[in-house]
Amino acid sequence: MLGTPGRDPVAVVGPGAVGLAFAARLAGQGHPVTLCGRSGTAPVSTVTSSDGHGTRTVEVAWRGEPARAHPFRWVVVATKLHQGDAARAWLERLADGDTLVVVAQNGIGHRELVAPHATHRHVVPTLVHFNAERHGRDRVEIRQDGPGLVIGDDAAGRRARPLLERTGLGVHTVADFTTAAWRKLMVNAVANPLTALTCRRVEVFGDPSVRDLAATMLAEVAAVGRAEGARLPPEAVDDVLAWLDARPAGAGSSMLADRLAGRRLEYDGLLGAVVRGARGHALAAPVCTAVLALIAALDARPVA
Ligand SMILES: NC(=O)C1=CN([C@@H]2O[C@H](COP(=O)(O)OP(=O)(O)OC[C@H]3O[C@@H](n4cnc5c(N)ncnc54)[C@H](OP(=O)(O)O)[C@@H]3O)[C@@H](O)[C@H]2O)C=CC1
Ligand SMILES: CC(C)(CO)C(=O)C(=O)O
Repeated sequence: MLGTPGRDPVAVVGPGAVGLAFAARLAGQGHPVTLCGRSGTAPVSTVTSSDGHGTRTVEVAWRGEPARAHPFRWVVVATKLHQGDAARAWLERLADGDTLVVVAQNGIGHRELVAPHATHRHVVPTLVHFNAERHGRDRVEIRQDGPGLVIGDDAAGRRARPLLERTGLGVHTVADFTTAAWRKLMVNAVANPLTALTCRRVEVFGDPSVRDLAATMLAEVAAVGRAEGARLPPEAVDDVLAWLDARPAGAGSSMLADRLAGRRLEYDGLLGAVVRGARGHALAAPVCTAVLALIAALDARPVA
């Protein structure tokens, strides 16, 4: 049986921007946190986080090899979607029948990612609405301008809520997680590739032609979302554009950050999922399909 989180140890798989934010906040509340990182990389023993309230450094433990890991009651998975094999290799060792797995990722396939290592009852799909930017390997800057963490109103979500509240990031429970996930996917399937392709921050959506392109893509994404059961009214397109307009100056996207850092791009689980969904429902999504081809080509190998 899962109890209340107390000061239970927590394993964080994927010590990137989001993983470090969880680690910093939970270790700051007295939870022993173990970062589970890529093998062969230097261990991280402290995490320094800054936000609107100041800067704080906490101690964490490090594991670089799944083979040496043991089960934890709480696991937070914060790898990128294309790093699913890595997450599963860790879960094979970190998860047992009692483990609750918080999957803090963009996209819509949170449960599929962790199957078969955690059953439906033990998975908490979590939408991340704060912005985290990693500086070096052990520093993270947290910008909060949204609802924080969004989870579903189910048994696993209710069990995880006390732990997630300890992060101080804000936890919102929604009855209709499918719609919440597709609303977030509308942003990520459009804003992430268009900022990465243009190498411009969200101010790019002020250009009339880019705005038209974004609006067309958003309408295509919304149509697929509706076919998948999300309740997305026609105004959802304008809502997303208005949300982008309201981003603070200089806001970018995780995909733009990855392009600038020369890392792989997280496109397959975002725009790729939309295009696959469109095909599955026999819906036309020509503009999303074209942008997907460009972003996939960009990811394949940039000119040296
Ligand atoms: N950053 C943000 O503000 C937001 C991010 N998200 C979503 O959250 C998720 C995480 O994003 P983000 O934190 O930005 O991504 P990052 O790329 O910063 O972090 C991913 C982490 O996973 C690690 N990793 C890769 N392979 C392995 C492995 N084999 N074992 C263990 N760790 C591994 C990476 O290691 P290494 O450091 O060695 O590369 C990296 O630390 C994504 O789905 C993203 O879309 C959602 C909203 C906002
Ligand atoms: C919402 C947005 C675009 C900003 O953090 C995001 O989720 C990302 O960068 O991936």
